[in-house]
Amino acid sequence: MAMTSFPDTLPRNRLLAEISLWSADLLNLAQDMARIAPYGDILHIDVADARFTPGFLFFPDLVARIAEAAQAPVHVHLMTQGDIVVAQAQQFAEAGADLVTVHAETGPDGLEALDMLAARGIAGGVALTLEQPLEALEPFLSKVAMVTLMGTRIGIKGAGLDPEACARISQLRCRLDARGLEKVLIAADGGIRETTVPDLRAAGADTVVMGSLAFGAEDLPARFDWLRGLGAQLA
Ligand SMILES: O=C(CO)[C@H](O)[C@H](O)COP(=O)(O)O
Repeated sequence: MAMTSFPDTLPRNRLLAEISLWSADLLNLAQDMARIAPYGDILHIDVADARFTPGFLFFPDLVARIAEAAQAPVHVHLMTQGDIVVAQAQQFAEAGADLVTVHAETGPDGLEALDMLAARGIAGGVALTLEQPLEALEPFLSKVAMVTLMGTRIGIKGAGLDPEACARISQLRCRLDARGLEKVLIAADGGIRETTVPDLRAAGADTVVMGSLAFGAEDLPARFDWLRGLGAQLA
C-alpha cells in the first residue's frame, strides 16, 4: 500500500539515497531489497515500454509485490509517452506506488495524469530528458513533489554524467525557489558515481538515483556512511 504521507516523512537535512531496482540482481530481487533496506530512503522503479526508451522495464504486478515488501517509499518513474500515460499512472498507483513520475515530454497527458494522482492522494512527480529545455517543466512544477532530471540519455545504465547536468540542477533550484516551491525535491538520475555525487549535491540535488553505486558496493555500510556524511557536510 502507498505510504500517503510521502514526501513528508523523508529527512530534509541530508542527501537522500534513492535506490534503483533496475540495477539489483533481478533473479534475487527480494534478497537485494533486504540488503539495501537499512540504507535506502526511496526505492526507484524505472518503467519503460520500448518506445520512449530503448527497452522494456518493470510492470504493475511486479511493482505491487515490491510495494508489499518495501520498507521505503516506492517511486515509479514512468519513462513513457502518449495518452496511455494516464492509464499507466493509475495502474502503478493501484499497485502501491507512493510517488508516480511522468515525463514533461507527455505534455497535457502528463498533466492529466498528475491531476488523477492528486485526486487519489498519491504524490506526483515530473521528469525531463537531457535534451529538453527546463522551460518544458513549467506547467508541471506546481503539481509535483519531486522533479527528476536525467543526467544521461534516458533508458540506459552504466553511462557517464553529462557535463550540463549540474548546471541544470542549479538552474532548476533557482526556478523552484523563485516560485516559492522550495519543498519540491530534485532528483538526479543517471551517471551517479562517487566522483559525481559531491557536485550534484552542491548543485542542489536532494536525492540521487543510485544503481551500481549501491548494488555494486563491496562495503555497503561504508558506501552509505560516505553518502550520508557528504550530504550533511553540504546541506
Ligand atoms: O535509469 C537509470 C539511469 O538512467 C537507472 O536508475 C539505473 O539503475 C542507473 O544505473 P547506473 O547508476 O549503474 O548507471
